[in-house]
Amino acid sequence: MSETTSAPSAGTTGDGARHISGVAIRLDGVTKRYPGQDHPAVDDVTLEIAAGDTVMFVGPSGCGKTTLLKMLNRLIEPSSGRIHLGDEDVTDQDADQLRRRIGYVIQAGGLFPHMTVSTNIGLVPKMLKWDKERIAARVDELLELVGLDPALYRDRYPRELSGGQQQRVGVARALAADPPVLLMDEPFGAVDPITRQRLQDELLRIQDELGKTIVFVTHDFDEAVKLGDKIVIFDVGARVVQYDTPERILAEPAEEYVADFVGAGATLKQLTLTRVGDVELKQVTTAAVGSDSTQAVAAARAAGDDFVVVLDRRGRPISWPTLAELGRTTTVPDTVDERLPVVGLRSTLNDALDTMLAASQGGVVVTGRRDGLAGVMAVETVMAAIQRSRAEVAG
Ligand SMILES: Nc1ncnc2c1ncn2[C@@H]1O[C@H](COP(=O)(O)OP(=O)(O)OP(=O)(O)O)[C@@H](O)[C@H]1O
Repeated sequence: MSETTSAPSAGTTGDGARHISGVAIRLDGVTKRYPGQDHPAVDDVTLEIAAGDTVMFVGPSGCGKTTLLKMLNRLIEPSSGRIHLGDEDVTDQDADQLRRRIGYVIQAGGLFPHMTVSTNIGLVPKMLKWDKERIAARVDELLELVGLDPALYRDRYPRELSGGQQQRVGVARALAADPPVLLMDEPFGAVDPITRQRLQDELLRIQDELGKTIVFVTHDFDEAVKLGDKIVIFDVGARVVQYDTPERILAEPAEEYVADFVGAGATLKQLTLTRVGDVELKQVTTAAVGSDSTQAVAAARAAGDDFVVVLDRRGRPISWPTLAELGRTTTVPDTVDERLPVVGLRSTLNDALDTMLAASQGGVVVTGRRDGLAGVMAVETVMAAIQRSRAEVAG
């Protein structure tokens, strides 16, 4: 049997101990042979994933990533080998039971079109025979968690949602019964780049809060670098070529194969490692919806700001009017600026630049916990930070 492949656990990032609700996953010599195939699709894979880690599966098409993922929740039966969740061997556990402990998110959300958002999200709790009130409360809590207003969305049908919103509901549904493990199979593959970036940011935020164990299949190496505590690079037969942190894979590809896969731009990809939260943000004047406009304008003038960030009743930024625009109102309006460029603290500098370009704006609003305002960042700050990291990479 092959040696156990594992990597040191993610530990904590920055501000102290992280809450972890996930459990470890251990694969022991797991193999899948499809009938009629000469070679196993997954050949004797031994792998350990630490509790609370987000581990990204990447590798060429057909190398067995999806097969391996689906063996974890037994949508595909392994031909041999053992699978453990925490201390428990679940290889022979009833597949339905198992799936209640493992959330599953696929491309385009995989929602049932004839069911409302709340029915979709409540499916597993209903199977678990929760009472109606508990399910309704859980649905609302999850919609909040994934950034959708329950009052607006709970009774809609999937066709009445954008691709990004469907994907959010897909994540909410997977989290419904609070499973310790989340499997994600190219969940953001079908949405446009800016929506994809927002969904990635949301996932990072949710994961900071929940600390699940997440296994995530992607074709996008930048996505793997951004989201992963670890990345597994597979070759044919799901052979583990390298299993390490994004930083180490970029800095020291284990084999020429990995270097090729990561691409010639590896040094530049280091830039995707720099997060918005690593850069000093500018603090600006804020005004609550419904407060006095004249006062807000005066405060901004005194601080030398030429715009004000308007916060809704929960402290979330919704617009950033100039002083001239605000001066034309008496109370601070509650109009949501749909084009407001927003990124999270865990977004990469590349994301921030993309968001500015997409909105044709010279800056972005940055949000932190529960979408509250963390500051703003000007395009000059991003460019300066990119130049600094470029100089560091060049040595
Ligand atoms: N149901 C099946 N029956 C027979 N062969 C299969 C079946 N599903 C997958 N395979 C084969 O198993 C191998 C691994 O497929 P798998 O879908 O796991 O790879 P993958 O790495 O996820 O690919 P992709 O990135 O293209 O989704 C491939 O050679 C594929 O053709």
